[in-house]
Amino acid sequence: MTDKLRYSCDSNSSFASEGYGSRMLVSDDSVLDWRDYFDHHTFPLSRRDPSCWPHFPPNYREVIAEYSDSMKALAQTLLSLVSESLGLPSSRIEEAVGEFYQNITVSYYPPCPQPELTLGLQAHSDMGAITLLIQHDVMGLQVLKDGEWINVHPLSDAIVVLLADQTEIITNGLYRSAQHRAITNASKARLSVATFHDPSKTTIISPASELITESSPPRYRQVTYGDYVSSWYTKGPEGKRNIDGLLI
Ligand SMILES: O=C(O)CCC(=O)C(=O)O
Ligand SMILES: [Fe+2]
Repeated sequence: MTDKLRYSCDSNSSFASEGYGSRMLVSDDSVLDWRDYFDHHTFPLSRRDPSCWPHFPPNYREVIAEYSDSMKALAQTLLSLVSESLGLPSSRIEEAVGEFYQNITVSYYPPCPQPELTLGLQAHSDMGAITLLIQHDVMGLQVLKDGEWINVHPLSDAIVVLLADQTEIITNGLYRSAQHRAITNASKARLSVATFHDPSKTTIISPASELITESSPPRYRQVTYGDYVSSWYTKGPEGKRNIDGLLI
């Protein structure tokens, strides 16, 4: 507990801040998630301050820094493949996102005596561009497909790729952000590590002009990413309500 307080998030901040936390939303009437988390700010390097991260196990800070670098490279590769698949220059989506703001969130879901009463994490789509997630061997992640929640079974050495809302906007809906949630488990604790890649708060995101034609008009209004994040934190996740609010 002492160490959790030592590295705790700034509870006065209305945005996700670095360190330990146990709720996703700040307003008092919000539904609470059955989850504790630790958030690391890892990119740009000016935000990376390993002294804010736990000092144990002894190589923890080096492992996080190395993992952050590898996930950034993987996110770049995946976004370039998405660009190419749409006939765009490979750097197109990454350029639209701009310099990555990367956060690594380690989530811990304790066993929940009555799993039917709550969720580990409410249904949402991630706000940024792309999320890379690893989970240990307890099932909990579900994605919504054709109106049904599908279990994403943990596979050792697998990285789950979740496209997020800004990629949906940039691709004008040709790629959709994944709606997902985490359920709880009555007897076992679960761990996951999500690495988010987001635009800066001042970046303006809009559908790529190359994808707009008379027969395929823009489907989303342009948005400043910081405004998108503020609206997400004000309204709460509730599935894809935030991106649906930008639909033309
Ligand atoms: O724990 C998980 O599997 C999901 C985590 C997640 O979706 C998030 O942190 O945004
Ligand atoms: Fe998520």
